[in-house]
Amino acid sequence: MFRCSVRLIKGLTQITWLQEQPVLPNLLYRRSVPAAYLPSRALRVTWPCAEEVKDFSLTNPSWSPNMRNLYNKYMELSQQESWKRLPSYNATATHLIEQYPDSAKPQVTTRLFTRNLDVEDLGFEYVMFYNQAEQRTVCSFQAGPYLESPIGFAHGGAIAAIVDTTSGACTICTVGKVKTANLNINYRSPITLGSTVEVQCRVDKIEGRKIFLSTEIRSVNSQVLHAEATALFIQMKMSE
Ligand SMILES: CCCCCCCCCCCC(=O)SCCNC(=O)CCNC(=O)[C@H](O)C(C)(C)COP(=O)(O)OP(=O)(O)OC[C@H]1O[C@@H](n2cnc3c(N)ncnc32)[C@H](O)[C@@H]1OP(=O)(O)O
Repeated sequence: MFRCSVRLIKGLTQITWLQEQPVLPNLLYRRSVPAAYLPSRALRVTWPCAEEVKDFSLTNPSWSPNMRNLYNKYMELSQQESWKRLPSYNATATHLIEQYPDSAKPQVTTRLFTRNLDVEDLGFEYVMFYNQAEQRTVCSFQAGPYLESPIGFAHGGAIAAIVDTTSGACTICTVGKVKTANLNINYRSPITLGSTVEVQCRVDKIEGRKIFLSTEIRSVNSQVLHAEATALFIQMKMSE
């Protein structure tokens, strides 16, 4: 009961931070919910209780020392600079939970692709931090063994997913709701399964509803460039 209360309070604190961000109201305060966000009737219906609303971007025992070091580094920067850790839930709807009155809460059965495993360590382990002043996001990413493609190395699609997620989060924090229109990736050096890499993403320019970003994935000592990418996101119209 005590643990449940602590988690709930932590979760609410983080949601409160999200609500304070001037760029997020478009995402968080929508009154009507697009049908695409709601689960199919055919799916099993559950609503997470406080115990189940887990923030996946907090440290867990599967994190490598490099993963922890990056986490600690940006948590420290969060004390002094404009970096903020982004809470991460396993469903998009859970990120939007606060906007609903209790009676209208959607029943969440869908899963965010990069958070679709319940077991720690096997898939995507990551934590993202956003710097509002610089419009950039950094993601510490540990590629688990279920992301394999070449033996011992991460799948290119998994790498694309983490680029999309990091640049998507950066764009959402900057302008609100968006969709990916274009993603270009050059894979420069394979990512060993189990290793931790740093994904650095920044907004390059904004032209109307078009947001252009660039991303680099590097080893934690910055010496190895694993991938570089550019992305175009389109801001959703107010009616969407
Ligand atoms: C804290 C959070 C944690 C949670 C963090 C989690 C973050 C995850 C983020 C993941 C996001 C996704 O994966 S989204 C899923 C993958 N993406 C999709 O499924 C999108 C599918 N495509 C679409 O729905 C649509 O094509 C849109 C929305 C992209 C654009 O449609 P639209 O809104 O009608 O806009 P449209 O008029 O066509 O285009 C607007 C302008 O953009 C240009 N434009 C449009 N598409 C392109 C394109 N591919 N390449 C170049 N330019 C383009 C047009 O020429 C136009 O320029 P001009 O004439 O104005 O100059």
